[in-house]
Amino acid sequence: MIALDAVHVTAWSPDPAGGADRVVTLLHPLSLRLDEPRVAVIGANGSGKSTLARLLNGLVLPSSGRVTVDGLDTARDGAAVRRLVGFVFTDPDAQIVMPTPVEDVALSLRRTHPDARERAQAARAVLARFGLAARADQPVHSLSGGQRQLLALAAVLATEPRVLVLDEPTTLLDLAWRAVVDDLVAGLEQQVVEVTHDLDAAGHADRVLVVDEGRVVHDGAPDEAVRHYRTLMAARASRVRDGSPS
Ligand SMILES: Nc1ncnc2c1ncn2[C@@H]1O[C@H](COP(=O)(O)OP(=O)(O)OP(=O)(O)O)[C@@H](O)[C@H]1O
Repeated sequence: MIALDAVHVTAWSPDPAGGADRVVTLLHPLSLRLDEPRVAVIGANGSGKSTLARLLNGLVLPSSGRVTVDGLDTARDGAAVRRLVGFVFTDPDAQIVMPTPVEDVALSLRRTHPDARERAQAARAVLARFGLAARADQPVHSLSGGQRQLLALAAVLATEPRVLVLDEPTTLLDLAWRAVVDDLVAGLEQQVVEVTHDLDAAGHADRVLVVDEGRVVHDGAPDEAVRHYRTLMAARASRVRDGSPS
């Protein structure tokens, strides 16, 4: 169970007018329990979705309040939380650190497989499960964007996290790769929290959070949440067209 209790996230930001840095709110105080198998988070650019996602594995820590996953506090038990909660970024290049797929997955397995030979074997087995066996020893930069996102997912799932948080995992992919990644995620046994601009993908979730200007403004079943989001975005588009502040 993921629990956010009175979580407030602020950051220091430069004053556009050139004055002293000021404190800005990224997420207004928020309490949530997330225990559905599939939770989607949708919202405008800059609304706070990534901040919310990053709170769940301690990449962002609350300025006040508490985030816990299965009772572990992201601020106090950071390493244990990161073992429990895998995180996949939009851009796989932000995540892949080794020159070849087999080395990258092996890096994820260093804690569970201390022996280097066994680790490499286990990494190859993971890559085979993700259809990347033939690419195991090729330079990562020779893989397509879709293959790199699959590799990023494989490296995270190799550690068998209990929860997977995905921050727009298909935004950079073509429709075919989107379908591959969506199907793969749909088949996972893990609890999945996915930030997405893909309203079809959000439509398959058990619960959808709509984030706007640092607040969860709607929380419910997909159809109603998507309708709420479309109304919000239509109003914002009109304001942009009229030249008023969005
Ligand atoms: N560390 C930080 N310091 C200052 N401002 C930040 C920081 N992190 C995020 N922000 C700002 O907070 C707001 C919310 O950012 P966030 O990345 O959570 O939005 P998002 O909904 O994920 O956006 P997108 O869909 O564009 O990825 C944005 O205006 C962003 O510029």
